[in-house]
Amino acid sequence: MTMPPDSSRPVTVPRLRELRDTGHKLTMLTCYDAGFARTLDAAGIDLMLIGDSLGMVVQGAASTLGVTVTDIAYHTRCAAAATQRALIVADLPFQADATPERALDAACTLLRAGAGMVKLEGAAGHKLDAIRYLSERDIPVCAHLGLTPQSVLRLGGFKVQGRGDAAAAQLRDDAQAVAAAGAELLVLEAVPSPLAAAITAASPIPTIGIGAGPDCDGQVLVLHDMLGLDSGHRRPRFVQDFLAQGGSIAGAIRAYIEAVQAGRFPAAEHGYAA
Ligand SMILES: Nc1nc2c(c(=O)[nH]1)N[C@@H](CNc1ccc(C(=O)N[C@@H](CCC(=O)O)C(=O)O)cc1)CN2
Ligand SMILES: CC(C)(CO)C(=O)C(=O)O
Repeated sequence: MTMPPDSSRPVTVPRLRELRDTGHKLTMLTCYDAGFARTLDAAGIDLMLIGDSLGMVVQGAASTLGVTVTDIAYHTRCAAAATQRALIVADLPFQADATPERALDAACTLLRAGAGMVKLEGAAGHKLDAIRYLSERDIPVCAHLGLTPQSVLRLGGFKVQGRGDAAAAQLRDDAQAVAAAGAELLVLEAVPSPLAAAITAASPIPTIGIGAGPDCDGQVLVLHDMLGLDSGHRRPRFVQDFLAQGGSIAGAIRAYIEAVQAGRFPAAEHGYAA
């Protein structure tokens, strides 16, 4: 078994750094309901993300921008009802973090729904303020850098970020800034693998990659993607269908966890070149 020896102990925020320091790769998947939460938890997933990707894979929209705090709270409550061990991370949806006060209000709603941490995208000044405001008030924060899907209108699509010296340097600085502001965890999405490796090596907090190469401290995928469902848009190169090899939904989840922990996923072909 590749699960850590204390696999029944609930995953706490301080435990994330301990797990990283012992070389354990953190495993995360998105989750939106109780049925999948029970299966993910039983398989030993470390983190469940109630991601605003639910706007795309559950609600069928073309982006995550229409998702509300009420939506995330609903799915957080559904997933939390069937979760014993995994740490639940809930997304602050588009503009719920526009001011620190709004972010605190939304975060409290999500914590009441069962989350143990909230995630917010970006490192602009007001985002750093929100991270600081929440963490000073004992609300654990996961930052999210690189391709931040809530920036899709400004970016003009879901495009790889951090290419070129200036963009790479900015991303490195942002990673330091979110940790200094109090973030406890950092998701890196769609950035060149060597850049994610460098950011991870310099990061005081664990990194979780999606399209960020094999050298992050952990990995995340959207549940629907790793079960081979058609997401209605072009399949990103970081996606692998684990259902084929896993034989069942529970088997697919176990196959994903084992592949991440053994360093077999992601492979080179799932990453982006500099
Ligand atoms: N279902 C699904 N929906 C999602 C995400 C996911 O994870 N899966 N994650 C968020 C969107 N993120 C991406 C990231 C990358 C791509 C993508 O398609 N990238 C191109 C690269 C584009 C480029 O080269 O610049 C590729 O070929 O991999 C699409 C959505 C929100 N919605
Ligand atoms: C998994 C990830 C990082 C993809 O954008 C996410 O934030 C989500 O699902 O909402």
